[in-house]
Amino acid sequence: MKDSLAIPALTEDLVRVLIDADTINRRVDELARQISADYATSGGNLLVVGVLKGSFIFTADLTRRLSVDHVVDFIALSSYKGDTSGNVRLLMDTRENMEGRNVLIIEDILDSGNTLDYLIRNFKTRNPASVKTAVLLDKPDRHVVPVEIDYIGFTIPDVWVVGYGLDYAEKHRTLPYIAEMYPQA
Ligand SMILES: O=P(O)(O)OC[C@H]1O[C@H](OP(=O)(O)OP(=O)(O)O)[C@H](O)[C@@H]1O
Ligand code: HPA
Ligand SMILES: [Mg+2]
Repeated sequence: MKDSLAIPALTEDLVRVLIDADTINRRVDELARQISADYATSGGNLLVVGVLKGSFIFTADLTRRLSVDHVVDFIALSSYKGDTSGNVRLLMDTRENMEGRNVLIIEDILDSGNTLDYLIRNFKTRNPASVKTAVLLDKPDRHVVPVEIDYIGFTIPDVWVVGYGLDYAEKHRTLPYIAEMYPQA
């Protein structure tokens, strides 16, 4: 039988592995420990909101390592890439009510900042006790909107990355590592 955990080889559209699966796992462990310690002293009632689709793997891995009580929910957004207006489309809202709860947004990547800026503003109108953010990857060279991030996994250069939830035209989301793509024509 094929080993479902084998690490897939790079395809010809990928330049290199930027962050391997072990390094991601170790960092997710560290983030989960830090987040658990912080929320253990902040009144409980933690609502974790993963942002679909990109954060589905990071959200699953991180929440399974949290040692504090929490509820998991999702929101689905789509940002208009290549559109400098910063428009973000809400495709599916959360099921949970945020009123009085400590909300932690889980994102795969902070690029222009438009998605997280939209989400933080939107969530703050719902009367939560607090809104914090955890982002696996940060691309500081690309920010156009300042966004405050509470937990960052890795800082990366200005290259298009795929894998561990991130895609290019829906490709490569389920790679276990983060890879750099060749720029597309
Ligand atoms: O900082 P920004 O420039 O807003 O970019 C980051 C966002 O863009 C990607 O999502 P996308 O809207 O492509 O949808 P997806 O998560 O379904 O892939 C990524 O998953 C982040 O959510
Ligand atoms: O580098 C990226 N990869 C995948 N999705 C993204 N959304 C913004 N930046 C990226
Ligand atoms: Mg996304």
